[in-house]
Amino acid sequence: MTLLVHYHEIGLKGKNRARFEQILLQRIRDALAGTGARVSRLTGRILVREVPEAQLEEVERRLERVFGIAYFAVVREVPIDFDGIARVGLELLPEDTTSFRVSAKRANKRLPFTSPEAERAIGARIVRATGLPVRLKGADVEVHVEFFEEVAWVYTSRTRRAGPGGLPVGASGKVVVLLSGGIDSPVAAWRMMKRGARAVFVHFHSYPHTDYYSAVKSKKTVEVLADWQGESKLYLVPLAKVQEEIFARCPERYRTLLYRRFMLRIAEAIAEQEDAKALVTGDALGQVASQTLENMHAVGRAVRMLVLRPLVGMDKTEVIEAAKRIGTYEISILPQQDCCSFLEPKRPATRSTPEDLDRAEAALDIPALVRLALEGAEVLRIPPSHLRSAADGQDPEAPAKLLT
Ligand SMILES: Nc1ncnc2c1ncn2[C@@H]1O[C@H](COP(=O)(O)OP(=O)(O)OP(=O)(O)O)[C@@H](O)[C@H]1O
Repeated sequence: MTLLVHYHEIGLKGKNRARFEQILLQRIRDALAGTGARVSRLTGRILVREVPEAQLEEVERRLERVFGIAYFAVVREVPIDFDGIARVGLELLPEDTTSFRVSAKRANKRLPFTSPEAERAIGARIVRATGLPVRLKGADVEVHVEFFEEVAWVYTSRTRRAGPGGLPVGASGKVVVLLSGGIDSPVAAWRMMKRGARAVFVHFHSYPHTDYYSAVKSKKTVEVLADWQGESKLYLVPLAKVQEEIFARCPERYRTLLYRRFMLRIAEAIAEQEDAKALVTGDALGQVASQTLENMHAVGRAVRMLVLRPLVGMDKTEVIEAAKRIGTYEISILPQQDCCSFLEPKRPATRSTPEDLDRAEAALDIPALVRLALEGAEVLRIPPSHLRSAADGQDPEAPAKLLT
């Protein structure tokens, strides 16, 4: 079977466009690895050929998760001949069709007819055979005909499926995402991935002060996100020592904010190693005490790198909806002991300044603590689900084993 993949070309010009197409082609090839499908580029489209029928559902499931794809459909290849095209259109029309229209596009502009002429000629043949009414606006079924060099591709609106849109992962460089195990940060990661950024994940745990389950959850979350961006890297970083020092040497009310500052600093060091250009968090304005404008600013000043907060203007209900669509919600709501709950201050500061936090952490050897955390980090490479069982040397339960 053959599928025709469409992407939005708006805003893609010159060199950018060729790069976008190349990255998208590669992302589709990676996503369809092992299905037997062959992927090639046409003018303004991507063609997926030789999809075994038994694999169609799986191929469609994977294409729905490739950023950059606007929509796709199983198509029938027909020689350029109106009678033949109309016959295929008829075969493809579902039995319960109440009205239809033909929509034609020509990639080959040398054809001896215009798109409206083709639409009328094919439409008239379908009307003659079925008696169905044509509705140019609000048709029950649209018969799409796309003319290429020697052939036409035919499909209907009923079998067209939406892709996630956006830009293919890799088109916008790399970011480091601070992944907490909560609902928000996976959604923040997904939004960055949708804009073409490859996400490298960092999770902080307080083991042995809390259990290791938050790390297991973060791994399970990355497994879901790997289906959207391909193989993903997850750093599991111990924060316990940093927290002990903050507990012993810093004022209680700033504790959570100082934990956050260290998370950003450690993530920044990882970003430098990874050649990532920004840090991403799941902060939303006003959600918890640490997420006031003042506190976000005071925490963010600990690093020089750009800190992006793609959810900052979203409501919790919108984030929950998004998490459900992405597939991370069910994992995020599993109970866990968050590292920030370790010795949480009774009355946390809601309006701190960068100077308050600088003073609060003055007694700490910051570079040494960052180094120590980095030395204790474990790095996991998490393939998408279809490659997981075949992954070399991967033990999917590795973090779970650490629990025992
Ligand atoms: N243990 C952690 N490991 C990595 N990042 C973290 C951790 N805890 C918090 N963060 C980062 O800080 C952000 C704010 O965390 P916080 O727990 O205050 O808010 P939240 O709204 O509950 O976010 P989330 O739902 O992502 O946990 C998170 O979205 C995440 O980016």
